[in-house]
Amino acid sequence: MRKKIAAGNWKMNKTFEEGQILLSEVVNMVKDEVVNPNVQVVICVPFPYLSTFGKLIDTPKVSLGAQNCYPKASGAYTGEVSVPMLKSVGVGHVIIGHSERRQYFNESDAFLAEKVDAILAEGLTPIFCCGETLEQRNEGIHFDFVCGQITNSLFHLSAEDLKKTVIAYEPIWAIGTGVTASNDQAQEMHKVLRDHLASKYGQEVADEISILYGGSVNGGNAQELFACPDVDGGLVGGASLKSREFTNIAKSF
Ligand SMILES: O=C(CO)COP(=O)(O)O
Repeated sequence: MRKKIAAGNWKMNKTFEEGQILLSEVVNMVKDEVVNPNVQVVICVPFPYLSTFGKLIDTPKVSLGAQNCYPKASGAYTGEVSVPMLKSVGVGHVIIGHSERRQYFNESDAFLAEKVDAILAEGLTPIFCCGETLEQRNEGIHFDFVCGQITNSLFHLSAEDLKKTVIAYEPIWAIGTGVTASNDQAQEMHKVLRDHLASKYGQEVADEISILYGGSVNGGNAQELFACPDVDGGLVGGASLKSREFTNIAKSF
């Protein structure tokens, strides 16, 4: 059975001290309260906090996540952070291809394919983000566009490696806007993506891939979204900055 995942993406928020408090609260709530045992909670914090914050996590229910990586293992790449570095401080999951990185840092599908390889080579789990703009949806090219992102960045993988990859569908128009995709819109896209994976890897492999939804997920809508058959959890931005709300989301399966 594929894993259910509640992942928080703090983005560029919280000071070190604020983050320590937030993470400790989430870890304690997840340990103390009833969270479905098939749910993996992932907290993706800013790079400078990873090393220290990893030590605050004392339960396998919570995994430490990074928000980006560079695909080379080491070398003269000033300002970048490699996957072996992330692994050495206890990171388990790495977000790549977030629309903010594609938009502000011009990250291409080909570059993201390199990042996926680098993450898998170290035995970490990539959370590969994809999603369309509102214009693309209005033009009716959203399915083709998002399937294309997956083809370009993931279809070089072996079935074994694909099974270790998590996909996060994040429609750009729903990120940080308060406008969530409807349950039907989320389910429809997730099914299209799973069918796309099945067309290359077969249904059995496609059925093992966790596909998360991201875009204005909150404590009020998570349960309905996660009840959709092809929605395996959420990648949560704003609501992951509040411990009570994020834990409630993790309990919405
Ligand atoms: O981009 C997101 C998570 O990666 C979603 O952000 P919001 O939950 O703030 O809409």
